[in-house]
Amino acid sequence: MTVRIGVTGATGRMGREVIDAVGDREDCEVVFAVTRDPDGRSVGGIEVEPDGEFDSLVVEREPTVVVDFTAPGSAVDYARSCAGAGVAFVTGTTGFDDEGFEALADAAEDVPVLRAPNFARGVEALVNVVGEAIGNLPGYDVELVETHHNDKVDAPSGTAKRLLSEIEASGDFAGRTHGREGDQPREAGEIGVHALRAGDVTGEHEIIIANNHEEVRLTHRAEDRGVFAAGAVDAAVWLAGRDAGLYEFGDVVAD
Ligand SMILES: NC(=O)C1=CN([C@@H]2O[C@H](COP(=O)(O)OP(=O)(O)OC[C@H]3O[C@@H](n4cnc5c(N)ncnc54)[C@H](OP(=O)(O)O)[C@@H]3O)[C@@H](O)[C@H]2O)C=CC1
Ligand SMILES: O=C(O)C1=N[C@H](C(=O)O)C[C@H](O)C1
Repeated sequence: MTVRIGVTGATGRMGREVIDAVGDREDCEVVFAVTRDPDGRSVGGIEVEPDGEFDSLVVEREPTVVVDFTAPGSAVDYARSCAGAGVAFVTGTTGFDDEGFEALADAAEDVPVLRAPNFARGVEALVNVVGEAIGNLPGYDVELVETHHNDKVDAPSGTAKRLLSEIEASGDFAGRTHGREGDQPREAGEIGVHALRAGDVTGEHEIIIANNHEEVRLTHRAEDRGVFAAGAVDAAVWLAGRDAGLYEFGDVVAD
């Protein structure tokens, strides 16, 4: 059965990639595309409609899944609407606060919701190996550096936060230090976190684990945004027809 996909943030960097990625597949189709201010634009031959029409489009076009890459506030609004309409929801949006995460969990009581800060399969692999590396190197200094394009709103990235949780769960650390300035020598057990913003960098994450004699660097570099879109569409197709609940991209990759 063809999975019917509604796309939010359709004119954004990721929304456009998602529409392209769906167009390359036979098992799904875009049934509507919305954004905050469409201004008569179309993407991949699909007319983009104002997101004020979201609720009525969900009723009229009967999507199986909505795929969202927008902003935390709008993502929560779309998730609530999907929960009310019985439509599955995939979001790659980052920058949620605790309230936002709770709202997604609430929606997941009624419909399947899949949230992932990064839909690249390589990042999923990195998340799986970083804990093991940290566990094998107790007492080593750990620094995380992420680099993104100059329009990125949130810092550190959602992926960086996911990696930091994994690192913290795998070793004994004193806390995170976000950047350094002035007289600020490294404290024992701190994790340095550095968010770089420059040009149109798609997304790079590097974990440096070092002592005075050796250094390990674990790096993921996304070459283009198509890799995120492909993962998000895989997730949407995988989520269609599942039970209500909160899912992760790792569930898709492991299946
Ligand atoms: N999970 C993953 O793999 C990835 C996640 N991301 C995340 O996805 C999100 C979007 O990134 P990106 O596509 O680069 O961003 P863009 O700024 O390029 O696009 C955002 C889109 O969302 C819309 N939008 C923004 N704010 C609102 C709002 N308040 N209400 C309704 N629509 C809104 C914009 O509409 P308009 O232009 O009409 O205002 C635009 O269409 C970010 O949180 C980013 O971190 C990004 C890449 C990969
Ligand atoms: O905003 C982006 O571009 C990206 N955001 C995600 C994040 O915050 O981790 C994923 C990816 O690195 C690109």
